[in-house]
Order: sequence, then C-alpha cells, then structure tokens
Amino acid sequence: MASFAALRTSRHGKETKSYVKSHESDAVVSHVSSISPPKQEDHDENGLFNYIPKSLEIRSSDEAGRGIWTKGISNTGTTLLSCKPKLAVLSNTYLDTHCSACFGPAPPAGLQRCTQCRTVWYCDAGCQNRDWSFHKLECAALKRWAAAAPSSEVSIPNDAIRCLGRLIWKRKKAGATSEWAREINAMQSHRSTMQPSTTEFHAHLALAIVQYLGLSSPTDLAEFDINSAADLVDVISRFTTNSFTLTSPSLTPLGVCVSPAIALINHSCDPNAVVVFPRSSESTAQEPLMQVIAIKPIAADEEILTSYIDTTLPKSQRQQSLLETYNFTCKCTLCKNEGLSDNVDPRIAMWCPKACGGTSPLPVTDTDIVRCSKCKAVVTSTDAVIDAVRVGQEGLDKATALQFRDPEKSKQLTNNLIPILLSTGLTPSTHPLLGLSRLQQSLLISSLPSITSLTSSQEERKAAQDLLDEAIRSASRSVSGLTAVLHEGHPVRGIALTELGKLLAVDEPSPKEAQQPADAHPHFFSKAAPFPPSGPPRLKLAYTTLMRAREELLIGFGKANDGGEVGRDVREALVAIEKELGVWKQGVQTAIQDQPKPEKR
Ligand SMILES: C[S@@+](CC[C@H](N)C(=O)[O-])C[C@H]1O[C@@H](n2cnc3c(N)ncnc32)[C@H](O)[C@@H]1O
Repeated sequence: MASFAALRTSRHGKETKSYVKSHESDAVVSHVSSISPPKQEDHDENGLFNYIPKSLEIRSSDEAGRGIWTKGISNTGTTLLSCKPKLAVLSNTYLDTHCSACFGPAPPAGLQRCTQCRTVWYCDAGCQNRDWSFHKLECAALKRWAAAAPSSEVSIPNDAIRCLGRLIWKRKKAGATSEWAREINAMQSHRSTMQPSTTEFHAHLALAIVQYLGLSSPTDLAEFDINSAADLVDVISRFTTNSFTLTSPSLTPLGVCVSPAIALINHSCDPNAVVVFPRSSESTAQEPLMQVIAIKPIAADEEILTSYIDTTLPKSQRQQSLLETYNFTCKCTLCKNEGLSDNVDPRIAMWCPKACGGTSPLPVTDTDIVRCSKCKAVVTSTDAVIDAVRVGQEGLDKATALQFRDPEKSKQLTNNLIPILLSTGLTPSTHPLLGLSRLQQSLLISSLPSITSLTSSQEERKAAQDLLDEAIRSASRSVSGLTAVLHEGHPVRGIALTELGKLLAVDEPSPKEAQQPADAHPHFFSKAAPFPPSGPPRLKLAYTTLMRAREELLIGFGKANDGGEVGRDVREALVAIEKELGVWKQGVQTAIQDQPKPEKR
C-alpha cells in the first residue's frame, strides 16, 4: 500500500526559495487567433537551435516576438521537444538531498559531497565529472562566499545567483562566438522597458552577482564581456525572462534552469502544451531532461503555447504577475473572454444563492449586482462575499509564508478559513479557496506519519483515521477545483489525482463499521453517504481514482514516457490494489460458500 512518505515529498518540494519567479509550467486552449499572422523566419540562419525537430519551426509575431509553431498535427501526450537545459542549479534546500548533476534524489548509498566547497553533492564520480565543467568555475566562489557570510543561514548564495554565476563563467569560457554563448545571448531581454519594481529587484541581484564573482567593483565585469551597467541588466533580464523552475517528476520545484530553445515558446493562460521533467531515461547522464508535451491536440501551423504562471489564479493576478516578470499584457482567449459571456470563470465563481446548481461571478465591489448565470437570482450577500474573499486572500498569504516555519499555525489558518469560504458559497475552484485547499492538503499529509505511528491505542488509531479522512476530503476538494480550471491531462491534475488515489489506498488505522456505497464520488459531499467511504468501497474508489490519474499522467507527462516516473508508479499501485481487491472478493466468495445452507422446510 501507499506510504505517507511518498506523499510528503511533494510538500517539501514547495520549500524552494528561488529569488526569481521562473516559468511554472501550468494550465490549458490555444490563443493563436490573438496573434497576428506569423512571419516565417529561417531559424538555421545563424546555425542556432538546430536540435529543434524539423516538425517544428521558429516564427515571429508582432505581439509576442519569436515563438515555436508546429508544421504537422500533434496528438495529446506527444513529446514535442526534448532537451537538456544549458544551465541548471538546485535550490539551497535540496543541495544535500539531491544530486547537483542529474537532479535525482540521493541513491541508496547516499550522496557524495564536493570536498572543496562542501556545498554541492553528487550521486557518484560519474555525476561529479559530468558537472565538473560548470562546478570548477564556481567551487572557489562558493568557498569565498561562505567565508565572508555573516551567518550560516546565508552561507550559500541562492539559486538565481548561483545560476547566473554559472551563466557568466561558462559564457566566458565557451567564447562569445560559440553556439552556447550565442543561444544564451539570443534570449530576449526587457532592459529598456522594465517595470520599476523589476528594476529594483535587478539592482539587488546585480550587486550580489558582483560579490559572488569575487569582483571589487562592477567595472571588473569587463573580463566577462559585461562592459556597462546596461550589459549586466541585459544578462539578468535574459535570465529572469527565460528561466524555468526545474521540477521533480511529481512537480516538486527543485531548482532553476535555462533552455534557450524551450524559452522560445510563448505564453497562454490556456496553453496547449506543458514543460515537464518526467525522468523517463534509464541513465542519469541524460537527466535532467526537459520535455514539452502537448496536452491538447495541436493542428498544423498552430503555435505551441505554454503557461509561465499559475493559471488557477484569476485574471487580475495572472496579468499582474506576467507584467511584473515578463513585461507583457496577456491577450489570450481566457484573459480576453473573462466577463464577456454567460460562462462564469470557475476561478471567480460562487454557487447560486437559490441553490439551482448554477453559479455567479464573485462581486468585486459592494455596488456590484451579480446574478446566477442559470436562474438569474441576484446575490444579496455582496459585502459578506467580498469580506470573505479578502480575509481568505490575506490568510492564504500568511499561511503560505508560515507553512515551513510554523506548519501547525499554517494548518490552523487553513482549517479556520476554508469553512468560512465554503459557507459563503465559493466553489472549490475559486481563488483563494482552491489555494487554501491545496495548502491544507499538503500540510495534512505532512502531519500524517507522526500520528499514524502512534497506533497503539484505540483512541490514537481513531485520531489517525480522522486525520487521514480529513486529508482525503481536502485532496478531494483540490481535485474538484483543479478539474474545473485546468485542461484534462494537465500534469497538475494528474498529480492531484495521484495524491488523492494514494491517500484512499492507505491502510485505514481504524476503519469505520458502516460501509459506504462503492460509487460515492469524492467530488460530491453527500449527507446521505459520508465521504470518504471505509473498507473495500474505499479501496475501489482508490482504484478508480488512480485509473483516472494514470490516464491524465499519460497525457501530461507524455505517452512515450509511460506517464513519467509518477505514471509508472501509479501503474504499479494499480496492480497492487487489483490484487488486494481480488483477495477481498475471494474472501467474500469463500465466506458465502462457507455459510451453512438454510434448511429446506
Ligand atoms: C520566454 S520569452 C518567449 C520568447 C520570446 N517571444 C522571444 O522572442 O524570445 C518571454 C517573452 O516573450 C514575450 N511573450 C511571450 N508570450 C507572450 C504573449 N502571449 N503575448 C505577448 N508577449 C509574449 C514577452 O515579451 C515575454 O517576456
């Protein structure tokens, strides 16, 4: 059966403290219609990006600059583009738990530390040798930084500084005319049109880099072909505009990476493709392998679009984030259509006040008159809804900030706020309820092992069961919300279904006597059939949930990858549950056969 430990890793992942908001491959439909007809560009012109398959093409549009288009039809789950990042570093949190070359977790024999800087760790000599061309440039700088650090908490520069350090050293070493340097230099910079908040952030980063490179003044940067402040801002802007969050196969953010080819792909809040790291190769030498996977059918001559941000957020927050980090105003179909039709965006929806089953958009100001899109009933509790959403947002920000420092307090906040938002009528996909549910779920999963290990007394087993059931309800609410806002096959959906299925498959510490119907569905909280069920119906539900997860993982992490590492793991879990259900069925049949036959009268 599933262990809690495997579920916990996904929360630990969110501990990343990247300086830089990197691309977070996310959500769902193409928006090519918003882009003027593409101009053809010969991408072999400079001999760059030759590894992009011939089935794709780099073209340009007036609105978004260069992008990648398909030449033929691609089905869902197709790997469109696959390459190793040109640069990658782990976040500080993972330096001693993951290999700095292949980015995999520690092998059974443990990791080996660089004896010089004592900061980076590797699986073995093979991984260390593969990373040496980069690490030899940074090893001394890491030692110097640690020696000068005022406290142990800041003895390692963050991932953005370390990644930029690697970029600047390697660019010098490779030479300005090398393919490596030219691809890096070809990435888009927003130096001349940057937002004021971004400029300030870049200034801090610039100072830290000068210190990390061991230079006494910015003018010393000339040896790295950085001849002015403008040059340095260009380097930083290229990095912040084009870097990606490097994730584990279960989407745990592990670090930051740069791939100039994949960074050519433009953004949509309703994307047709995602960027994942499914860990599909047998050998660590090929990892980390970055893949672009189609999550919708893509027609010939359609632009490939991924999402740079969290698309579960409402339009206002998505637009703010895109403007601050990527310097553009999104005009994708999702952004353009918000509020234009009767279709209420599930990110900002509340149930009909008359409970007709329809939804209305959330009111924004207390003078807004909002109606159910189905029966047109007017929402009268405008003030209460606005207040609940505001308190929910503040609570989510606070709980997110506290989740690692004080998880108990963070959990308490989510526990207090979720019932308020539910009673106000917010749907599970509505922000900030969805964010709170996802956070609560991960915090509950983290607290499960300590409670379930105390299973000596009946009381303790009952407490463990309650906590497990609470985590299942929370996971179920998250699945329900994510299913409404993300396209089928989106990897975030696949992982959420996997977490729910695995929670349902955990052995119950104190199973309930009363059985629930086998078809009690997690998305609907019926008073008649309390959720989650117990005993064999629960296991059956685990099975159907994991079957669904596997279908979605095969899309989101690629069919050729068998759904990535998580997809393969789910396949094995399904086989184990099938066996268990078979044993249970056999047991029932035997019990029936063993029953004394009623005597004939
Ligand atoms: C990672 S780069 C994408 C490649 C870029 N178009 C290029 O020519 O190098 C991100 C930048 O592309 C532009 N971009 C991406 N998606 C866009 C969109 N949907 N609308 C407008 N500009 C977009 C923005 O300038 C953004 O900062």
